Amino acid sequence: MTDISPLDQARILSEALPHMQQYDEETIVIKYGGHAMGDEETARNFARDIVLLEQTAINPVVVHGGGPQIATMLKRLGIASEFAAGLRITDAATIEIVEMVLAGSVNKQIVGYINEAGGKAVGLSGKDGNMVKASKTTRTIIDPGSNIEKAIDLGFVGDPEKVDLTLLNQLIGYELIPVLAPLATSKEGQTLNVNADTFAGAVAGALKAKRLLLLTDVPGVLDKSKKLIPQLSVKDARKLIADGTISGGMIPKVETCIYALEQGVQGVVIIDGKMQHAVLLELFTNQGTGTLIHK
Ligand SMILES: Nc1ncnc2c1ncn2[C@@H]1O[C@H](COP(=O)(O)OP(=O)(O)O)[C@@H](O)[C@H]1O
Ligand SMILES: CC(=O)N[C@@H](CCC(=O)OP(=O)(O)O)C(=O)O
Repeated sequence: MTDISPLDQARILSEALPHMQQYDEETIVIKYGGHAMGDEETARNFARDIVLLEQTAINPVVVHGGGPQIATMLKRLGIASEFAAGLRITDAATIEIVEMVLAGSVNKQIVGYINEAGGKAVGLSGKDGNMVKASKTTRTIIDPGSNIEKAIDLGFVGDPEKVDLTLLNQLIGYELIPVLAPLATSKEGQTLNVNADTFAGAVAGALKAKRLLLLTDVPGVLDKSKKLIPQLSVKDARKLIADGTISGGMIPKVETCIYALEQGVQGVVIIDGKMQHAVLLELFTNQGTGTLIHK
């Protein structure tokens, strides 16, 4: 534990009061990226932070990723995997592994840590209770050879179309902590792999969450000289995507933030999930640590 005095501990708790009051009975969606799931200590601290939110009358909803964990399992099984437009090309063999890793091992590990910390987590995917319906993702890329735009087939990859809140509202109402793996069902009943940021944005938007926190492995959005941008308007974010400053996995993250703001989520931030107690620092102190995206 810490070596701060009991009086300082009491002061710290007291200083958190206005923050706790601000979020009283509000829903906060926390996206826990696969890269943010660092060592065991950080993961346990993350779980404690989530339980602390629940304890202070906040409704946390965790959406997790697991890209690196999927990659490890696919490699072990000798299945090659490629990305296009930041999304995993997901064939029939791959979707089986994606579901096994996301809804299986990763989901249950997070549930385990939260429950160990005294919470009551319920691990689900977007397939449960018909929570998230998605349509197959269509994307185009510019073919480098011919410079002609062509459609790419991503296989079993989806974009959320509809979020049914029945199950989530029940869980939240009973002070259970939903932990969601980013899988959805298509109209035809197929399982679709959804980018976890996109999934978190859809859930946060449907819940009209007060905050959406995206936990990743960098301090936030970085500028060209790799310096943290503490606040970023939607307009400037779009510029940084267009000029290539924001690339790769940061694109769906920032697009998710823009979507969530449009859906009425009041505050969206990208923070470093590897930092100890990143969630508490962001919500219960005056020291915002990452990038706040605003209208
Ligand atoms: N402007 C930028 N600022 C910060 N990170 C960026 C930027 N552009 C690209 N990135 C990349 O985006 C990555 C985060 O996305 P991703 O790897 O998908 O994370 P996660 O697994 O948490 O979803 C960073 O590690 C970094 O390599
Ligand atoms: C379609 C697609 O790309 N799905 C992602 C789902 C997991 C994810 O998004 O995990 P992170 O948040 O850790 O990146 C994948 O298969 O890797």
